[in-house]
Amino acid sequence: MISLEKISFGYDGRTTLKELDLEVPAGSFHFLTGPSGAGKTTLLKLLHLEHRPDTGRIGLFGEDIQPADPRQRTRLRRRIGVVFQDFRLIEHMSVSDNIALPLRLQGKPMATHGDDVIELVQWVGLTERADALPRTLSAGEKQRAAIARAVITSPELIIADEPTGNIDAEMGMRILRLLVELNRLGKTVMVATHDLGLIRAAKSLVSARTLRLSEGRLMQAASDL
Ligand SMILES: Nc1ncnc2c1ncn2[C@@H]1O[C@H](COP(=O)(O)OP(=O)(O)OP(=O)(O)O)[C@@H](O)[C@H]1O
Repeated sequence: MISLEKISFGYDGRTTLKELDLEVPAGSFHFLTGPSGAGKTTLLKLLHLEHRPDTGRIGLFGEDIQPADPRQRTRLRRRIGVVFQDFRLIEHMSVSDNIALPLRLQGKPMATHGDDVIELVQWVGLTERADALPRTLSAGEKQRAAIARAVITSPELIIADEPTGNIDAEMGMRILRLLVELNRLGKTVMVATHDLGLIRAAKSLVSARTLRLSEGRLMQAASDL
């Protein structure tokens, strides 16, 4: 599903990621941990094809990424559901329209007010806020809307950066169960988090691998996490 070979990347001449190698099989569940500033978000952005590596090779969905081909990038990104820390909700669209947007981009406008959207809005506890604009939402509500939007099309790969960072423990477990359920349906899931409680809770539900990013390098996290 994901294959990184000797990926290096840095901002402004500083090296953030150093010659990373990673194989993520289809249908797996991975957590990514590591100290603040270690490069977790940077790595997820590389996987979402938002950054080009300085050196190395990225394979995604069995395709070699061609940095010079924007059409390939757009096509492959449509197969990924992402939740980034800045949420990236469209400000002039309601919560439910934001959540339904990926369906529209897939050419399914009729589905945007269908049962799937209503059910997912309910699952993330936003039924009362379905018609609200993003700027009127709390950070946790924005995060839940972003999660719902990331999974509405049931994408093959789900990438989430601190998806439970702004929400309470009970809602965090709900989101975790949603990701586990999608993984059971065969989706590949990669979650960056500082929340060791979330990782421990996940391990009773799913066979997840935990990677730790530190000083630009990736390693397997201690098994007693
Ligand atoms: N756009 C940017 N321009 C310059 N430096 C950046 C940029 N984005 C991130 N960095 C730097 O790259 C390093 C890695 O940042 P990144 O956000 O990937 O870390 P992180 O592990 O996700 O951190 P956190 O856990 O705090 O979210 C940090 O030193 C950060 O300051």
